[in-house]
Amino acid sequence: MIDIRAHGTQILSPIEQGDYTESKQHLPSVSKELSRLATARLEYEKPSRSLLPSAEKSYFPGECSSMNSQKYLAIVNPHSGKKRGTSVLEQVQSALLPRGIELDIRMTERESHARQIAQETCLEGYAGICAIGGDGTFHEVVSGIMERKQKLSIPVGIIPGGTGNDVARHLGIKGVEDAIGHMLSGEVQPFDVAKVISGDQVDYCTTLVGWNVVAEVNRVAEKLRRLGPPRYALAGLTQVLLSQRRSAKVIFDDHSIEDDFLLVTACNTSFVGSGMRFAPRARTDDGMLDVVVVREASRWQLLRLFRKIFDGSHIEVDCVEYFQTRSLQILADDGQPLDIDGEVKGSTPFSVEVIPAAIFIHVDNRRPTSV
Ligand SMILES: Nc1ncnc2c1ncn2[C@@H]1O[C@H](COP(=O)(O)OP(=O)(O)OP(=O)(O)O)[C@@H](O)[C@H]1O
Repeated sequence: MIDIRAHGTQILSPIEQGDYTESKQHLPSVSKELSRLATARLEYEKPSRSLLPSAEKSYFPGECSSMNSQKYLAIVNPHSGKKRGTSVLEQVQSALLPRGIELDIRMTERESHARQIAQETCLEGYAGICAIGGDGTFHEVVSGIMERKQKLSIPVGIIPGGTGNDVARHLGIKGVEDAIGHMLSGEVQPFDVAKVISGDQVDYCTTLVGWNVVAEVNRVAEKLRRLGPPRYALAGLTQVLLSQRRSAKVIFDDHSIEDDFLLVTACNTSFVGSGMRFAPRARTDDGMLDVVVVREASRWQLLRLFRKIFDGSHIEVDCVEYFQTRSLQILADDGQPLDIDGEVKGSTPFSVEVIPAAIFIHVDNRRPTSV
């Protein structure tokens, strides 16, 4: 566990000492080192780097690994992104078909259907899964994958067809065309998933698990759904002004804090809530969750924090603590709601733990990024 603020001396670079401005200058070398480590791990785990267009082998040993096919299972949410899922599918199909890549299309018909398809479909003969939709669709696809009996042996391509598309944004996937390019490269990268246990419920998280203010923001944002992505900003602003502290014991890998908190949010991706750079140092291939904690803050501090949330510089605000941990538990009064990947579900007390490299996704790190 790395407590970036409180134990800055453990770490050598200014990133871990909480100097965000200076950390930007050091970021390239740190991310270079991290990506070297990730690549080293990847090369150890996968025998082949290139799948498309000349797939011959499985990436990984495991279930359903006959991979001579150029067929992807496409799980498409026609409802996502103000119902643009179908037109995104057409764009993907017209780019892939001429390159000999066939899509076996499954349109989702209701909530949780993507999860069911990803969990139940036999993947024999598929070269990969292609998730077309927003973060909710990706959450469902990944949850279904995690519920399969055996570890997934094929990669997942992410086509951002939703409204917020925070996972794609985090990965530097700039749009549908760019996502197709990432898939066609055949390159894959590990992607961590977090397992959330609340009572007898098990769920999976790809972006964030939030408690207190963050769950309240989502609850209010859901009511404002027809406003599109600005609903999070609007809900965030109102909750900043109305928020209440709640007492809890927050347990990290190797220490705990018992106090009253405004928010505790564990992030897998750097972006959440339709473009808020809430956990600017988060990576999806480091086996860690980035936890943003606010115990106490004046309304003025909260407003300042809120203004800075979109570029990630809110972590400079005095009241913000930033930790990295593999696991997190929140022990609080029973029944306080959680936000898991943008949905209000689960409740306190709960625990969350990272499953490093739980899946592999199509991301080509050589493509230029613009986030
Ligand atoms: N056929 C369908 N009709 C109605 N809702 C559906 C259907 N298929 C899936 N859904 C639900 O649509 C919800 C929204 O999907 P998704 O999150 O992909 O799009 P979005 O909200 O536009 O994007 P983002 O989450 O990136 O902002 C999901 O929670 C999913 O359960």
